[in-house]
Amino acid sequence: MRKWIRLKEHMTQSQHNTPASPATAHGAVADIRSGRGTALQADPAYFGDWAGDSFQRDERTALQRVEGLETGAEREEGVDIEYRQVRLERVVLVGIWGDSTQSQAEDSLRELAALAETAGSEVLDGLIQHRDTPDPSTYLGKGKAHELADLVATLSADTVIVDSELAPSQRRALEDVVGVKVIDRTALILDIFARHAKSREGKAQVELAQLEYLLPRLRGWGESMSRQAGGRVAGGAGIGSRGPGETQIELDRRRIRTRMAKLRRDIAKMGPAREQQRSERRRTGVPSVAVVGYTNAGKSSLLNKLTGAGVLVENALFATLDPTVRRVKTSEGREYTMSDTVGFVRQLPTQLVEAFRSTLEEAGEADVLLHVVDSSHEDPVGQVEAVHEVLREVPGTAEAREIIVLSKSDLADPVDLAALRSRFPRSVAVSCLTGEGLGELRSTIEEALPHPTIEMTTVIPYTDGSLLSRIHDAGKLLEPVQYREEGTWVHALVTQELESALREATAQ
Ligand SMILES: Nc1nc2c(ncn2[C@@H]2O[C@H](COP(=O)(O)OP(=O)(O)OP(=O)(O)O)[C@@H](O)[C@H]2O)c(=O)[nH]1
Ligand SMILES: [Mg+2]
Repeated sequence: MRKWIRLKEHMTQSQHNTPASPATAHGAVADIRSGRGTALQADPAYFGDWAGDSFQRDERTALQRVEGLETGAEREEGVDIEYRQVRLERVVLVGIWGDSTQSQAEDSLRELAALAETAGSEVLDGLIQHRDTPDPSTYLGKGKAHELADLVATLSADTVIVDSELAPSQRRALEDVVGVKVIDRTALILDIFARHAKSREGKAQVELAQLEYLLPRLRGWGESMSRQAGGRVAGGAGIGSRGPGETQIELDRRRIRTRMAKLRRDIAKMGPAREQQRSERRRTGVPSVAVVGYTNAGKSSLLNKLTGAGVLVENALFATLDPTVRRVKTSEGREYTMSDTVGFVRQLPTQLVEAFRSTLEEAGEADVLLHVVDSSHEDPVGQVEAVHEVLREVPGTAEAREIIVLSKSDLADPVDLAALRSRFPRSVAVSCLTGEGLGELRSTIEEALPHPTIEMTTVIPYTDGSLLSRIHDAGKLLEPVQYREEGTWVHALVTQELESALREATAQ
């Protein structure tokens, strides 16, 4: 008989949270509509401030820190009644391993553990089973599902998280066997996104993705209900497998569709504002740098270091969901923008890929892609490939120049780091902690930015003073300016946009 493979590493410290999966369809709809994530996220372990202010962190964790809850001794001030509903989530992870190698499957499960921790769960154990295809009925084979049930009981776990997307019927069947709530990787990621989205657009996009995920799953709850009505005793059924009757489901479904249509309309309305900002940047010819990379690679830390922006840095996956754009100056005083983006992960739920396409489009417009790779990670090359795979889908990214940033060099093994540097020739190793490599990175970015190349001599009327500051920001003076009667005389290298603006201004 095939044996389980157990992950050797200890995978987590304990965290607290609310139930990650709704007990009924009703509850789920209410949760999503109230904008409440269904699992808590907290990062009490990280308090470093070297990467810049992390002012959002307090905000994000304000209602979530529950240290001392077990003893009741050290409850924080300001903790309100909501905490009474907080339940410690103790999870067991399971995955199956078919055509991949065992170590890939283990990595995937470790990543799932990190995701579960980010959602605030305590990971008790992780198991992978070798089988070619998932069992159509219970995902795991029947025997293994029963073994899992025993393990869950022994550990007093209250949730099983499966490392792939389950069909609604598989989820229910597995729940029936293990006797606790079962959620899949997709639901987990959606949950984290729901917690972390901050902007109105981000929230709307996540809600839309959650409803899209939920819609086909309402039927599952309904069927389970009729099964029970058909004489089965509810005894062994899991929490999530009961639900409202068919009529209620129809109502819910209609409500969800109406809500989704409204969200789509809202999102469509938000698009133009962003598009306008973007075309404004294009018009003024300010070059742009987009920071991309796998989740938790250190993107926000780097942005903070390079620009002094107070972007949330957290040892959690998907800490950043909303793009942040900052203005930076080169050593010569030319201006460019730098934007943070949402991190990537393998098997990103399709609903979310669609939802975040607009966010990624920001990366598609960039002149330079700063691709951050955690050089201390076990499989940095695999992460680079996963990011490239997603970027290939985003129009425009192929034209941008890419700089691979090997981050967290203070943690990496020097031998691994050297191997990575030779594997990725255009790469710079940096540490936000020690500051190593940041200077080199700055000059690499400056070299990669488009340079002003058009030489121009002109006199700018005093009424067009803003053009002069644009020359300072985006061009390069070749001689000191001269103040003449008709205006300011300049001899400079300028960009194409600037050249046409100057021609227009000086034509009249
Ligand atoms: N030791 C060390 N830790 C770092 C360094 N850079 C980032 N970190 C840590 O790595 C974790 C993730 O950093 P973030 O900057 O939030 O990563 P991110 O890529 O923006 O993550 P998401 O927004 O979640 O996708 C945090 O705990 C940081 O403190 C570094 O150079 N050295
Ligand atoms: Mg971030």
